[in-house]
Amino acid sequence: MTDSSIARSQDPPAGVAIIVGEVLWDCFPDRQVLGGAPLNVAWNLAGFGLLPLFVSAVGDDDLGTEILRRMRLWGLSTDGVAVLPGVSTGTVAVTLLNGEPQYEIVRGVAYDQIPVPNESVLESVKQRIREATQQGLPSLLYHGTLAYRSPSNRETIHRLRDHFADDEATQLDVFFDINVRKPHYDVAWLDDLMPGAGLVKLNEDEMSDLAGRKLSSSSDRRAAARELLDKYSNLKCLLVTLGADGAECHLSESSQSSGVGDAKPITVAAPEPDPLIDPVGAGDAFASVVIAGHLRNLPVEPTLKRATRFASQVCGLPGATSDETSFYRIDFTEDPHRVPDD
Ligand SMILES: OC[C@H]1O[C@](O)(CO)[C@@H](O)[C@@H]1O
Repeated sequence: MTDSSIARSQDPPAGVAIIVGEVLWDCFPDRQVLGGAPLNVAWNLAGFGLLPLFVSAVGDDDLGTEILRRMRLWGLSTDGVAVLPGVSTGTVAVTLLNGEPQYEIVRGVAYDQIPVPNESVLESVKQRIREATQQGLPSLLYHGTLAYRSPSNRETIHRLRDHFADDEATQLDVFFDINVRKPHYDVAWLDDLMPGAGLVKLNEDEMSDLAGRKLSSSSDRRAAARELLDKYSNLKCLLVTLGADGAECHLSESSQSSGVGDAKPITVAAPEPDPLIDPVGAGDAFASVVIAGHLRNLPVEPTLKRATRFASQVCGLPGATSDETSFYRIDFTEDPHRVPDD
């Protein structure tokens, strides 16, 4: 890292992100890279000049110590990361099969026992959220499904959701990144986690799981999106990633500027990655830019274009993260009404 990742003064003000879940080492045949979707998102947000609270756990081993060291160097707070004695830090063996990552995810590791951070950490982030709310800036709590595999994390995630999302005095949405990593997933968890979620990111297979039927065309997806938006009263936005075909965003009636319930989804293309090293972390990259735009109240379409563009750039990294600050220089200050070119 070559310079500070603390918020740059020209950046528009932003709400607060609380990111909960796994931190681990992605072990490729030739190198180890920091990973875990929530860590990747928190890392990217810090790179964009935001100050997320990352809630996770590492072991008191060399791998855990190195994670904490790297987070501090990057300007990412470790206040929400527990160090658990006698437990191993998370690791994943990553291989590429026809260019697609295959993950062998070790079970029973430190991030399977994430405690709720202590009162003073929770109170100080709540204070920041209140201040953001007073300025009209939304905040957000992000989680996925991998960390949800352990019963104790289920409790932590629900406690954090209740603690932050049920506070009437603050504007905070839950961002649920379904991000299935089979076999560490149970479709029944969707029934636990969809109610209360405001923004949901999912791919086409995950959307079929959620809809309870195979969705094979864009009109199928559109019909399913309307059903889901009707079914879940908190749901404002379904973000569907379509791989090389880009992404689409279905908004609830109240979130659409037109206010017309049956509006078409906003669709954006994905620039072809150049170079293409591996797609590990591309979905996390997309989520990160969407979150940064949301926390800054930026309009949806240009944010989505920035998001697919950044996801393509991450495909040019080995693994999901970089420690070069220049990699994270996205101009969120460019005229928000000007849609960036594809
Ligand atoms: O979180 C599970 C896995 O998914 C990734 O985040 C990529 O999206 C990897 O870094 C990690 O091994």
